[in-house]
Amino acid sequence: MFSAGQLFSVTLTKPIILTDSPPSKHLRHTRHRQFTTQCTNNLHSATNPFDPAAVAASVKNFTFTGPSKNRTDLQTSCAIISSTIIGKQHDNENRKGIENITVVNAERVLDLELSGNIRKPLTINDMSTSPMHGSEIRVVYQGVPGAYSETAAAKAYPNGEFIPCEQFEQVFQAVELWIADRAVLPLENSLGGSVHRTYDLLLRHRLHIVGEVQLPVRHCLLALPGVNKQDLNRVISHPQALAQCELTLTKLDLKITRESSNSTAGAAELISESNLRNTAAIGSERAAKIYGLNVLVEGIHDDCNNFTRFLMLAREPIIPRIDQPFRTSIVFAHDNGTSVLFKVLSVFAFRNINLTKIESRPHRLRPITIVGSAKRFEYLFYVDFDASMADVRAQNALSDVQEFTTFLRVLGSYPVDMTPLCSSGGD
Ligand SMILES: O=C(O)C(=O)Cc1ccccc1
Repeated sequence: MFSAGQLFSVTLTKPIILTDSPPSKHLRHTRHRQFTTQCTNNLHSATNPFDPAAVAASVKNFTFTGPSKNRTDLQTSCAIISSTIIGKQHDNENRKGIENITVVNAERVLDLELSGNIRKPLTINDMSTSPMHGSEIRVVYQGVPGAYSETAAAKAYPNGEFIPCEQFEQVFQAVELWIADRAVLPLENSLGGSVHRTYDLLLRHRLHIVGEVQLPVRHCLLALPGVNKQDLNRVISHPQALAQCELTLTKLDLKITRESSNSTAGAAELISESNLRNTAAIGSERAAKIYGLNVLVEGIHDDCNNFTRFLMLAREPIIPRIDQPFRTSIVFAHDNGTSVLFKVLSVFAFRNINLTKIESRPHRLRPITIVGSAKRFEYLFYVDFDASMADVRAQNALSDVQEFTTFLRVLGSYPVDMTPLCSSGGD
C-alpha cells in the first residue's frame, strides 16, 4: 500500500528564492541555452500567442529589463527549476530539506504545499473552473510557443498567460511552486495512444485534475523557405507526432531518418535557429508562422480523426457537480492478479457507470512479485469513468473498489470537454 511518504515528491538541491527583481547579470549569462530560449519564449505570453505578427515582434524586441518585472520572474523561475530540482523519493529524512525552502514573496506559501499533506481549505475560486479573481491565470505547458499544448492551454484558459517549460517534470513543479496556477499536459492521442510520462508524473506529484480539453491535431511537414522535399534527409518532431504521421511519411517515399524532439514547435524552432536545410519538422501551421518555416506538405497525420486529450492540473481539486457531465480519473493497485481487476471493473458495470479509459503502468515501487519460481509483473491501473464524485453511484463504486485494492487515489473529478469535434486545427 502506498503512503504519502512513499510517493515521489520534490526535493530542491538549494533554496529557490523568488523576488520581485529581474534575474541578476550573473544568472543572465550563466544559464544554458534552454534558459535563454525559455525567457525569450515566455515573452510570447505577454502577447496574444495566436497573433503571429505580435509573437514575431515580441521575440525580436525581447529584453530582460522589460516592463513587467513579475513576468520576468515567471520566466526565470521555470529555468531555475530546471537547474535546481531533482525528483527524489519523499521520506522523512529528506522532508527536512524541503522545509528549508525560503520564499521571499508573501503570496507564495511554498513550504506548506511541499512539506506534506497539509491541505489548504477550498476557496470560492476552487468552486469554478474559470480563472481566479477574474485576473490572468498563469498556465504552464510543456514545449515552446507554437506547441499543441499551448493551443490546448489557450482553449482551456482563453485569457491566460502562458508559460512554456521544456520538461514535463518542470510543468508539475511550476504549479507546485506557485510559479503557475494551472498546468496543461497531453494525456492521450486518438492515433498515437497514451502519453506515459504524464501518467507516471500524475502519480509522483500531488496535483489534481481540474479539467480536460480535446484538441483536433493537424500536422504539417515544415522546412526552411526554399527547401524542397528532395533536400531532406531527416525529420524531427515530438515522438507522438512522428507516430501519428508514420504511414504518411512512409508513403511520401522520402529518404529520411526520424528523430525525436521535446515538442513539435521545438523541432521547428531548432530548424529555424540552426538553419538546418536538410531537416524538416512535423508541427502545426502556427509553429511554421512563428519560426518562419514553409509548409511543405499539409495534413500529414495518418487519419483525419487525430485528436489529443489534454488535462488541466491545479494545486487544489474543484468541487464536483452533477448538473453537467463530469468525468473522474482514479489510479489503483491491487495484490492478487487479474481476477481482482475484473472485480474492480465490475463495480462500475453494475452501476451503469461507463469506463472511458483504462491504462496500466509498471508499479515502480514494487515492479515484480515472486510467485513460486515465477515472476509476476505488477501494475498500477488508471481508470477514467463518466460520473462525478458528487454522484452517489460513483461514491459507492469507489467504496467497493477500496475493498479490492491496496492503493486507491482519486486524481480528479472534472467537466467533460463537450465542444463539438469538428474543426480542423491545432493551429
Ligand atoms: O509537441 C507538442 O506540440 C505537444 O504539445 C505535444 C503533442 C505532440 C503531438 C500531438 C499532440 C501533442
